[in-house]
Parts: sequence; structure tokens; C-alpha cells
Amino acid sequence: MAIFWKHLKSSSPLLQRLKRHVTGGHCLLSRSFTTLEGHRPTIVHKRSLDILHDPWFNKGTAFSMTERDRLDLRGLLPPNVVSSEVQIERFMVDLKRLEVQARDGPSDPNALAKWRILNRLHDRNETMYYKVLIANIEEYAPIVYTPTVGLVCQNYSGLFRRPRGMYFSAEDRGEMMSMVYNWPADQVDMIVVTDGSRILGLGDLGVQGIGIAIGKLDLYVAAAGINPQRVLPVMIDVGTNNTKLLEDPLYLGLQQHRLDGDDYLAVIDEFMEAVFTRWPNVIVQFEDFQSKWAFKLLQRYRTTYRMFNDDVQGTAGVAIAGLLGAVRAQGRPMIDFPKQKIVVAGAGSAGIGVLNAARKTMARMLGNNEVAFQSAKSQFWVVDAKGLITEGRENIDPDALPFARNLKELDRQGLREGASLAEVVKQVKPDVLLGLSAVGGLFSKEVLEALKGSTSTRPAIFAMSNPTKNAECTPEEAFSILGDNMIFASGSPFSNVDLGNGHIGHCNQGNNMYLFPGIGLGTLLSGSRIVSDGMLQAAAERLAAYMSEEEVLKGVIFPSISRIRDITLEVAAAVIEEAVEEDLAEGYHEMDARELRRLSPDEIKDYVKNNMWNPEYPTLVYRHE
Ligand SMILES: NC(=O)C1=CN([C@@H]2O[C@H](COP(=O)(O)OP(=O)(O)OC[C@H]3O[C@@H](n4cnc5c(N)ncnc54)[C@H](O)[C@@H]3O)[C@@H](O)[C@H]2O)C=CC1
Ligand SMILES: CC(=O)C(=O)O
Ligand SMILES: [Mg+2]
Repeated sequence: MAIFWKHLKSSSPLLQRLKRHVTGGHCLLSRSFTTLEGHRPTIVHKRSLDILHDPWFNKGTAFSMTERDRLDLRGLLPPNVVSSEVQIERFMVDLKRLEVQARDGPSDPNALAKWRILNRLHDRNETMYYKVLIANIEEYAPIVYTPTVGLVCQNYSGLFRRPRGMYFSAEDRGEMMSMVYNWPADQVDMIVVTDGSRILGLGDLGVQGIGIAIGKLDLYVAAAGINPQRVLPVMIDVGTNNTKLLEDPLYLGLQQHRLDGDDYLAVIDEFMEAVFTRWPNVIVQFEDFQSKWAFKLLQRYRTTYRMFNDDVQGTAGVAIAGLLGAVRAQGRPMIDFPKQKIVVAGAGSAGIGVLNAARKTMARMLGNNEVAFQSAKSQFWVVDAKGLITEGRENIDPDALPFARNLKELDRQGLREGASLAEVVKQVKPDVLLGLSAVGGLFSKEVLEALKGSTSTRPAIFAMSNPTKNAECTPEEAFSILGDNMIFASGSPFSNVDLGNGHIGHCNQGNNMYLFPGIGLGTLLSGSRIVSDGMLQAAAERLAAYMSEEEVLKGVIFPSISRIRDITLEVAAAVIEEAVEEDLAEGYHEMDARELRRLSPDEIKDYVKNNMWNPEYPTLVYRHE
């Protein structure tokens, strides 16, 4: 905090420079700031978001806590109250940073500038914003979503202009039930919530993680046609353990270490109770929570609330669809999936989610009994930061335990506890190498060379970590070593690779964006009170079936993002069918449960389509209250 106050001083060199620049040496800025203090109050006839969107009265993050309470602003701004001097300092730092970021950007040097332009449009005119996004989804998904959204989150304190979404902080304990009414919409269909603890592969970004909730909801609107007036991005700020942010005077979040244990749970419990009290039909998508909490929260809420965890469950479904595609791409039937040898690098929320789902899918194919379930686990080798996970691992993570390899059997394979990824690939000769490690370049030359020994007729590489710089390898690296007889998918988009022999190495994007919008939309329209395993499985299978035999044989295992609205419609329809099948569907608006049960698969698709919002200007009429 000492550093923070130091930066409030008007002696800040940046502010001094700014004053000289604006006034030609006279202290106009500091005069107008100091005289503000003694002014009589201004009467306003607005509250809440109306005031934040009014350039005459808006003070942004400088609204004091008492003003926030007086004007129903609590929760509509990041929790850190800052002075006007710091606001200007942050703006100037950001302005200067643009040149640097332009060089630093991921694959598109203008990505951040494009994001700013789109964001300004988003603030001005939502209909136009979504029209632009939907019509150009292939070009702008990498701007509003991965990879650029990662850069945006990293720089969010500087990029912050107008608030979007709600902030619930550790300081708001006891207040959430009333704060939730500060949000202006009476109907909210989708909430994407994060605590900022693991944003993509970028680690703990604290309050700045709100950017990922905003980006995911952009896809809900663009792909699933959820009405943008009914989405709510949420940041739960329980502090951050990111030292750089804790020391940054311009940081917008609570400058304290993360809450943990029961204190942490109490905040999340209070948030869930508050949002489901105001909006009983809302669906809450948990996003980018560190693994430590991702599984616990999922278990805690999944049978009582309409919620799911995108990183655990959405990613698992996309990976299953991709893995089944990789089997078909070998010219084999999907039922051969249980014979695949799969090496997974990364045993966090995403990796474990994929492993559990893949094991269950194999078990179902092998007879859906306990013997099948036990035998399926022998198809997986899991490597984390400490190397190959075995039963000999000390303090093994309970979520990884079911996949720990038996030491005696490993000995026969020439492997041991902690064996390196390259050793594992060399010995196992897997069909699939799948990365959810957040370690860029993990699939090194040595690892890729080892994969050349794969016993598969067409090995597959899934470098699923985000954003771009965290991908385990690039498609160029993979194709240059393994040749074109291989399947490649990455979490963030890459271009196809020209192999120089008249062949093109196809780069698939294996990202949960192909599932979460349809899971949310299908759950909403079915009226199911929970998101069941069966609904998630149905979503994954529909995505897998979406690709034709011809496409798959060409190595195209995921559709192009330009088809995302159509895929989402299919996925949502599959989720509804399964909810009906499991007797979970309670209906939505005029479509009651009985009528929903009577619909044919084609009628379900029509029902989904008719409920998707399209960005068209409505006719407006003014009337006195
Ligand atoms: N493509 C997609 O749709 C999705 C991608 N992801 C990505 O997956 C990555 C991981 O996410 P989480 O599982 O939540 O993170 P996490 O931090 O919980 O897990 C990372 C795992 O990687 C392991 N690891 C670290 N260094 C390693 C190394 N050198 N070799 C092997 N393993 C290593 C860690 O021990 C840990 O088990 C992130 O980059 C995220 O962006 C996550 C969800 C969806
Ligand atoms: C895609 C996604 O959810 C992630 O990288 O965390
Ligand atoms: Mg995520």
C-alpha cells in the first residue's frame, strides 16, 4: 500500500509532464482537481450504469465507496478506488504502451489496436458490434477471444475505460444479495464468472481476468445468439498472489493476497446465492479458476445450481470430439478409440477433465462396466511439471491418482516415476500426444522426433494450451518433423502450413469455444435445472459427428470457426434432446416440458434457431413513465 500512496502524490513525473503539456507550464490541471473538493454537490437524476455512461458525471474508478453506495454503483466498478491523478497516470502509461505492445503482440502486430476499436464500438452500439463480429468471426474471434484476450487481460488496468460486467470482492461480504440488484437487467441468461486465478496459460491476473469473462460472453452472443442484454460477465476479486500486480500502483483490484480455505468458499457461496436469488434461471459458467478450486467448486455446486466449469467439462468434450476425429482420420471406426495410446502433458483442471472424460468414453465403448472402466485407464500416460506420474509419486494430487502408472509395469516399459516427456513418448510410442500444460514449446524437437516412432498410422498432436505463445508447439514445428501424415490441433488459431511439396498441413483449432456456447444455450432452452454428464457427452458426440468422413480423412477434425453459429445450434439441440431423454427438461418460456418432449429432432433445431438473437435494430418508441 505504501507504494500505492506514493503514486498518488502530485509530484509524479508523468503527471508533471502532463500538466506542462496541457497548460504550457501553468498548473491548470492541479488547480481544477483541488478546487473540486470544496464544491457544493451536484444534483443528478441518474444512478447506476446511467451515471457511468454519462460523460458529464462519470468519475469511473474514482467514485468513493460512499458514493458507490449512494448511487447504486457497488459492484459495477473494480474494487480499488483511485484518485483522479492515478486515473490520468494510468491512461498515459497505456497511451505510451501502445507502440511497445504493437511490436509485442501475438501473431498480429495490430491485434491490440483492433481490440480497442472493437471495444469502443461495443461500448457505443452493441447491435452494430455483434453484427461486425458475427459477419467476420474468423477474423475477429482471435481479437475478442484467444489469443488477444490474453494480452488484454495482462494489460487490463491500462486498457480499462468503461466498466463492463460486475465485480464482487472480498470486501463485499454480506452485501452481495443487495449489490446484485445494481445490475440493470431483470433477466440474465448467462453469467461467465472468473476469480482471475489462472487466465488462459498466463497465471494469476487478479481482477484483470474480467477480460476472459467478457470474451467468452462475446462468443455466447455471436455463436449461440444469447441476447447481449442478458449476459453478465463477473469478476470475483478475492485478491491476487501475483507480486507484480500487488506492487503495481495502477492495479485496479484488491491489493491483498488471495483469500483461501473457508474464507474463499464463503465469498463464492455468497455470490452463487445472490445471483440465483435474483435470477433463478441463470446459468453460471465457471472460467479460469485455478485447478485447486475448479474441481472443488464444480463438485460443490453442480447438483444444486445450473452451472458448469468450461475448463474442466467444455475442454473435455472438445478433446473427446478431437480424439474421435483423430481415430477416424486413421481410416478406423470410432469404436477403435479404446485402443489408442494417449500421452497427456498437464494434469491441471483441463488435463484431468480430458483424462476423466476420455476414460469414461473408452469404458462406454468397451461395455460400460467396472472392468471396462478399470482397463481403460491403462491407455493413458500423464506427465506433469515433475515428469511421469506414477503410484510412487509422493503427495500425489488425488485428481491425478487414478491415472498414476503402476511402477512394476513401468519397469517393463523402461520407464520410472518422473520420467521426462521425451522418454515417455520414446517408450510408449503413442497414437496421440496432447498438451494442456500451459508451457510454450514443451513439445520440443526431441519430443517430436520421439513421436516419429509412434505405432499409429497417423499420429495426432493436440497443442491445446493458450494463448499462442503457450502452445506446446507450432504447426510448423510439428509438420516439419513429422511430415504431413499427421493430425494437428492447437488451442489458439494458427495458419495452415505450406509443406512445399504441394501439400498443406491443416491446423485445426481445438478449443472449448466449439462447445460452451451450445452447452449454455441448450441448457437454457431445455430448462434443465442442472448440466448433467449426459448433456455434456451428447454435446461432445454431436461435435464429433459434425465433421464429414471426407473432411476427417483430409485431417480436418474440427470445423472452421466461420461455421460456429451452425455448430452451436447443433450442439444446443443435442443438449436439449439429452435433457428431455433424462427427464431433466422443464421447458423455457412458452415451450413447456410436455411440448418439448413432443418435438422431433428437426423441430428441436427449429426451436433453437428461433430462439437465437440476431443483431438487428429494433424500432424504438418513447413513452412517459
Ligand atoms: N484449448 C482449450 O480449449 C483449452 C485450453 N486450456 C489451456 O490449458 C492450459 C492448462 O490449463 P489448466 O489445466 O487449468 O492449468 P493448470 O495450471 O491447472 O495445469 C497445468 C498443468 O501442467 C503441468 N505442467 C507444468 N509444466 C509442465 C511440464 N514442463 N511438462 C508437463 N506438464 C507440465 C502442471 O504440473 C499442471 O499439472 C492453459 O494454457 C489453458 O489455456 C484450458 C482450457 C481449454
Ligand atoms: C480456452 C480456455 O478456456 C482456456 O484456455 O482456458
Ligand atoms: Mg478457460
